[in-house]
Amino acid sequence: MLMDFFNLKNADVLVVDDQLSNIQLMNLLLKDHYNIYMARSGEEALEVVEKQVPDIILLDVTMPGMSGLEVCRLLKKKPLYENIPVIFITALGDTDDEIECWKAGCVDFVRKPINNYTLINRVKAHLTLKFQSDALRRIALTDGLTGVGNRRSFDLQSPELFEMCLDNALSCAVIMLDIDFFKGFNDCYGHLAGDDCLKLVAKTVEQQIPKGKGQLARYGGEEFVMMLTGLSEEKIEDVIKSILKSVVNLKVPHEQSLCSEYVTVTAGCAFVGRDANMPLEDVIHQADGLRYQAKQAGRNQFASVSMGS
Ligand SMILES: Nc1nc2c(ncn2[C@@H]2O[C@H](COP(=O)(O)OP(=O)(O)OP(=O)(O)O)[C@@H](O)[C@H]2O)c(=O)[nH]1
Repeated sequence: MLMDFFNLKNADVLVVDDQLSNIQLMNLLLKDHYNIYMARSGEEALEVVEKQVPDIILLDVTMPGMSGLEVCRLLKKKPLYENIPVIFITALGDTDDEIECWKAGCVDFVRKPINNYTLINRVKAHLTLKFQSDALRRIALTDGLTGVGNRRSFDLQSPELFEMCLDNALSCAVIMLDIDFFKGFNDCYGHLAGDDCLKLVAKTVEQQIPKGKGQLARYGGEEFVMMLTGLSEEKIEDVIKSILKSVVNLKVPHEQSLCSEYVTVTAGCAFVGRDANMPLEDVIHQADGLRYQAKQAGRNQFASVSMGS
């Protein structure tokens, strides 16, 4: 039942072992159920993971060069990979070896020589758990109405992203925006039409964000926020201009608006240069204040400031 619900057939399983015969056996047992990727060393395993993040890794402990324990420890340190379950496939059996495996961050073991039935069922059980926790994480971080990130996702991810920018001398910007005269829109067209408008605006704004440079989140009500990273101040202004333009171009009628016949948005942007050093709260506060300035200046526009070099 759960197998069908989560469609485990699409799961990507990485099998890592220096012995070809072990890889062949695991491939034979699992290939009809999942997509199998293979690696013959720890180094090769890391290369495969970088190209195609697997849903689970079956990892030999003892290999020449980088051991399975080292591979597992490295993966668990990286946010992108820390949630990949690792099952050690091992002939080692004493208590200290087992403790080292748990400490490295594995979720389970399968002993060599491999019991076929145990391998198949352990993989199925851990894939099901992985898919369930992925689904829960997605739900917990997604805004139910618009499908973009929710406030929790921004609050959780932005400090990490901001720190990464400061550490790597990358520029970033926080942009706050909201829909103009949205109370009037609801009053005029009804709450359900308001919901549709929020969905449409969120989708349109999201489409203007350059790929891999940031994510949109609903900050609350009709307010949205995004943190864009690694873009010049000029490029960020281009993105904001295209957001304003694309929303107007939706041509959603808004009789109650005092600034346009259509739905519009207003934005505030705080740009943080590569050598800047200030708390994220200050940056968010600046972006929010600038949004109010842009509102005062007539709406359907943005105001921005540069907070560092
Ligand atoms: N339809 C709908 N309306 C919402 C939702 N969340 C918040 N709102 C409405 O958004 C409106 C926000 O109103 P205000 O904060 O006064 O802002 P505004 O009317 O856009 O005024 P300005 O921001 O000054 O242009 C309120 O009427 C809320 O009820 C939602 O999920 N769906």
